[in-house]
Amino acid sequence: MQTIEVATSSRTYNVHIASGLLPRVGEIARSTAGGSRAMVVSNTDVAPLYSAAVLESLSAAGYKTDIHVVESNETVKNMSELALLLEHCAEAELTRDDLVVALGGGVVGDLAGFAAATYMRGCKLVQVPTSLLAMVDSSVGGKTAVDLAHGKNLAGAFFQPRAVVASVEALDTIAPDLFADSCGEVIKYGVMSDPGLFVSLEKTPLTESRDDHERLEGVIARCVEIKRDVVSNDECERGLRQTLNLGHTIGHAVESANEYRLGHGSSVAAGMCIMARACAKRGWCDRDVAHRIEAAVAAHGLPTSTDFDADTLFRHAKADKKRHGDTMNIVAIEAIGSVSIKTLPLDEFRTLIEQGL
Ligand SMILES: NC(=O)c1ccc[n+]([C@@H]2O[C@H](COP(=O)([O-])OP(=O)(O)OC[C@H]3O[C@@H](n4cnc5c(N)ncnc54)[C@H](O)[C@@H]3O)[C@@H](O)[C@H]2O)c1
Ligand SMILES: O=C(O)C(=O)C[C@@H](O)[C@H](O)[C@H](O)COP(=O)(O)O
Ligand SMILES: [Zn+2]
Repeated sequence: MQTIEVATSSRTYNVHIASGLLPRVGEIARSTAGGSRAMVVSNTDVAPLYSAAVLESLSAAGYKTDIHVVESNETVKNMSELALLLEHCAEAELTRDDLVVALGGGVVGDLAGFAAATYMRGCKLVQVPTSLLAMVDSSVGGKTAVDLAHGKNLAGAFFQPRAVVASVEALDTIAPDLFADSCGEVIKYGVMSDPGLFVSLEKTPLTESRDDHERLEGVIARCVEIKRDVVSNDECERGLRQTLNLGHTIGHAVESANEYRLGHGSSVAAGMCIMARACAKRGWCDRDVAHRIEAAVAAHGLPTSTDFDADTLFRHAKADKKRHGDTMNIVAIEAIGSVSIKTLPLDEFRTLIEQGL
């Protein structure tokens, strides 16, 4: 088992990565979070597969358990679903000492995390990620959110979990297209800060070796280490943390323009390629860098662009949280493994999108 400590200004916790960890969720929750009641939040895909093992382990660790199951798509990340979940927590008589256990992909993690952040102004949260994206990214670092009609993740909180339990064998039941979608964020980590990781993905796409649990465990651990190094320096995204948003300003625009029918990882992959082409055109990185990113994205079966035009993407991207008044902070690509934050006036940001398409 790999255990990675994440020390942020608000909380320190461990991310456990190994196969066969689901029966240990109760014991890990008991030793890190305490409490007497646990609300497991899951979805209609994941609950039938894994909730029994998790509920059993929580009961064995002395918790009175309940489960809240949502539909399995991005549209449940909304205020009404949040309200239903909060009411269920109250109905189950959870107190501040008790815990919400997010069992699922990033959608469940973000929704359950925001519920834990707001229930009684904050109870306890344990993340049990079951998608690759959730293991490498969303379960770590404390961003929780729901979407608003105006855009992605527009209501949320920074709220760190007490523990993250990534049980790698759970990835075996993911459909091929959903596994590929998650790889968008893994490629992001390589482009952002790890040329070695990027080269390994170029050589053998993760989609071609998904049965290799040893490789998966190593890749998950490496991504978590990269995220740990960022969020331990900048928990609330004042500066450095913006780099984790590589590909996201345009990616979120692609995602919401598609009404969330295109997955988050695929949208981020397209956003990263658009940004890479724009950066190459402006001379901020070599053309070869953009070509390598496009090739790695395509090799994972992910889109390198979108059919939406610059005006449509710009309209959606204006809701980004890296906007400050009439400027937008963007994550520019300088080389494989190196990015920087640049501030652009909004009209120049629109031109940049056009250059990248
Ligand atoms: N908080 C953060 O830092 C952060 C980081 C990245 C992404 N996100 C958010 O995460 C979400 C995307 O997460 P995602 O890609 O995990 O999507 P998801 O949660 O929708 O999961 C993808 C699909 O896989 C299914 N699934 C998950 N685990 C499974 C398993 N083990 N077996 C079978 N099916 C399984 C789900 O039911 C779903 O249909 C987006 O809302 C994105 O905004 C948040
Ligand atoms: O943890 C972060 O910081 C990230 O930006 C990780 C992203 O992969 C993730 O999609 C995040 O939810 C995006 O955040 P947002 O602030 O752009 O909504
Ligand atoms: Zn993301």
